[in-house]
Amino acid sequence: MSITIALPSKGRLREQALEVFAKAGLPVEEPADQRRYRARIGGRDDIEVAFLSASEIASELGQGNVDCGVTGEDLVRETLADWDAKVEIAAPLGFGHADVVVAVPDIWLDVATMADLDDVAAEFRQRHGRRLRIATKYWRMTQQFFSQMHGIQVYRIVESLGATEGAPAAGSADVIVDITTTGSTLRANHLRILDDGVILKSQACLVAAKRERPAADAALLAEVCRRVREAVA
Ligand SMILES: Nc1ncnc2c1ncn2[C@@H]1O[C@H](COP(=O)(O)OP(=O)(O)OP(=O)(O)O)[C@@H](O)[C@H]1O
Ligand SMILES: O=P(O)(O)OC[C@H]1O[C@H](OP(=O)(O)OP(=O)(O)O)[C@H](O)[C@@H]1O
Repeated sequence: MSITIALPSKGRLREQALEVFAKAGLPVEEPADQRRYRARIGGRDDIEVAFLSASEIASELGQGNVDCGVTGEDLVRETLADWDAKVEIAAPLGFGHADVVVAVPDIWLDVATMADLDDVAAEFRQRHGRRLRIATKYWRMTQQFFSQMHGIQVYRIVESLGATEGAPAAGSADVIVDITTTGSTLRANHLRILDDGVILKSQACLVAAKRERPAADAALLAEVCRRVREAVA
């Protein structure tokens, strides 16, 4: 019996995930070379650790290729269609806080809410000869928030894989959906979050794959989840 835990391969998410696992009595024996992407938990030959990128962790969990992992809730909701049928959030970990938000140019003085943005979107084609463009890498969450929650149907998503906040000034989009932590990138790009424009308050979570597994592995996974939960309580 054995289970695989996926941890972020770089940055603060990696460091803080390792701290939580150590505190949970599951110390990861870090490889001498950080570019080695496999590790073990000290004293345990039944748990394997795989270091992956945060977004890859979400997709590997969704496919059931790893048993549990640490990644941002934003990435779970964005990467996986029907995410809660495939994975379970076993524990919010209290770090990696980031809000997924709708932000508009500061100079749109009369646009404070999603309802205002709906009005803008409805008139946009008449005024500008094209649909309102939203720059984002969160197209799934954007569609859910705009279309399903706010009934806004007339817009176009412009996929952005980086420097999303620069898109309105560059003229490639009108508004954005992106993550923010301190707000400084939004401010630097003269963007403002709508009053009801917070789509998700995300943080790093321990996420478990929902899939059939031998009883011993299920018990082991439950133990890991319990220990991590206790460590962050
Ligand atoms: N200020 C922040 N900026 C970016 N990500 C943050 C921030 N705070 C928390 N996070 C979390 O980290 C995640 C991004 O991590 P990372 O950049 O390692 O992911 P990745 O997209 O898998 O990596 P890569 O960009 O190398 O493909 C975010 O989706 C979010 O959950
Ligand atoms: O509100 P702030 O504190 O300014 O943080 C927000 C910024 O941080 C992230 O970028 P980062 O360069 O960290 O990662 P990314 O390349 O994955 O977008 C995010 O995409 C924002 O651009």
